[in-house]
Amino acid sequence: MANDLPTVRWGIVATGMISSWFVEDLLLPTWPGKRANHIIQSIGSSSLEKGQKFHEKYVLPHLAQNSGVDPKIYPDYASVYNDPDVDVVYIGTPHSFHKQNCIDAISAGKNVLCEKAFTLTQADAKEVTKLAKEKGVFLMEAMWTRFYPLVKELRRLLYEEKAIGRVWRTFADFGLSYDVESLPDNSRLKDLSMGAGTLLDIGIYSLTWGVLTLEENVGKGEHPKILAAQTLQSGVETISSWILNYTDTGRHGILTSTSNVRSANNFARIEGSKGVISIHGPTSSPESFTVKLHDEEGEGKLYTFDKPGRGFYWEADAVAVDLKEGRKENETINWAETERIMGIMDEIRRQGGARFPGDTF
Ligand SMILES: NC(=O)C1=CN([C@@H]2O[C@H](COP(=O)(O)OP(=O)(O)OC[C@H]3O[C@@H](n4cnc5c(N)ncnc54)[C@H](OP(=O)(O)O)[C@@H]3O)[C@@H](O)[C@H]2O)C=CC1
Ligand SMILES: O=C1OC[C@@H](O)[C@H](O)[C@H]1O
Repeated sequence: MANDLPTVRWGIVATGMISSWFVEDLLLPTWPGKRANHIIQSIGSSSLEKGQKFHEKYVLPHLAQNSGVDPKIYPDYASVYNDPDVDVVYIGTPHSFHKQNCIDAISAGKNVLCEKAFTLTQADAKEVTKLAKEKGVFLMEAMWTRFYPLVKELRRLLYEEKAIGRVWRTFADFGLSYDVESLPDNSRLKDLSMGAGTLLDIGIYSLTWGVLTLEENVGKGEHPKILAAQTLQSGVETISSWILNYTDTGRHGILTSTSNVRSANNFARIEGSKGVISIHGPTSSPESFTVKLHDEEGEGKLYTFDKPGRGFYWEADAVAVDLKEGRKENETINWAETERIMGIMDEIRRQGGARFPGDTF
């Protein structure tokens, strides 16, 4: 690479949808605020044939963008963990496998970026972070939305400029429309042993918007009380609704997710004493928001953010910079924050009734 940016060599674990999205983004020529170079060094899959197909479709056409490196393809995940040329492992398996995949990668001494939801429960998350601490490796949950420049600007407006005055309430929704009962039994969206249900899959984004907009110092101040309800269809949770109740500031987050109804484009609304901010979807990857003050005429001011591809490169850049600077945790989503988010989702399920095999509550 003809630049001075740090370069990171990735080992990709699993060749499903999210791994393809991640790799496609990392092999884009550039993106706004690019801070690192990324090389797909190896790919691990449950079968060599699947790994080869993934390689042919997502890497081979972009070898020049991969610094000319033709990745190794392995018929298992362990070979990725043991590949000495891999700097960091990206885990793109369904939620229920994250814990074991992380444990295996960390035990082999590898740094890890693991997809959301990080694990099925807070207790599992704590086991993984404890091991990372013992082994002295970098570990981060891939909650990519937190790394969007849009989020930084939104939080600057809310808590530095105080653009809408005193923040009181956030409404945020993530709805997709699919019939869970008609999915194959082995779908990760239907199989409870894989953490099926909307909360860990997409509700986690509504929750993220709640904490990012209602907490001036995310994760470092008051922890909200939770009030939750859920709908189950054939045992799988298809609607989650919960309130984050911050008793010190009086703020409320009214947050929802569902697989029965697609969310509106204006998926989030943050209300303050002087105005309202509407964020325009999709919930996981928005490109704009509007600030509308109560005492101004018109539609308000639109803020737009350029985003080639999907926007996974920003979290990947953050990993590269942390690795270069020797950090083991990322400040945007550190281990305590991942554990806290898992704990809130435990509590929502405890109150709402959604259960996974092995739950102890
Ligand atoms: N950040 C984001 O925007 C997104 C994040 N995600 C997260 O990524 C994870 C994976 O989701 P997604 O890519 O949609 O899932 P897919 O079903 O598309 O892919 C999962 C992959 O995991 C591997 N795998 C290992 N064991 C199993 C198993 N028993 N059943 C199914 N797959 C298995 C397979 O890869 P192989 O055969 O190659 O080993 C499979 O292709 C989830 O945790 C999800 O929350 C998902 C979508 C978007
Ligand atoms: O993380 C996600 O975001 C986008 C959704 O389509 C997907 O189901 C989910 O896993």
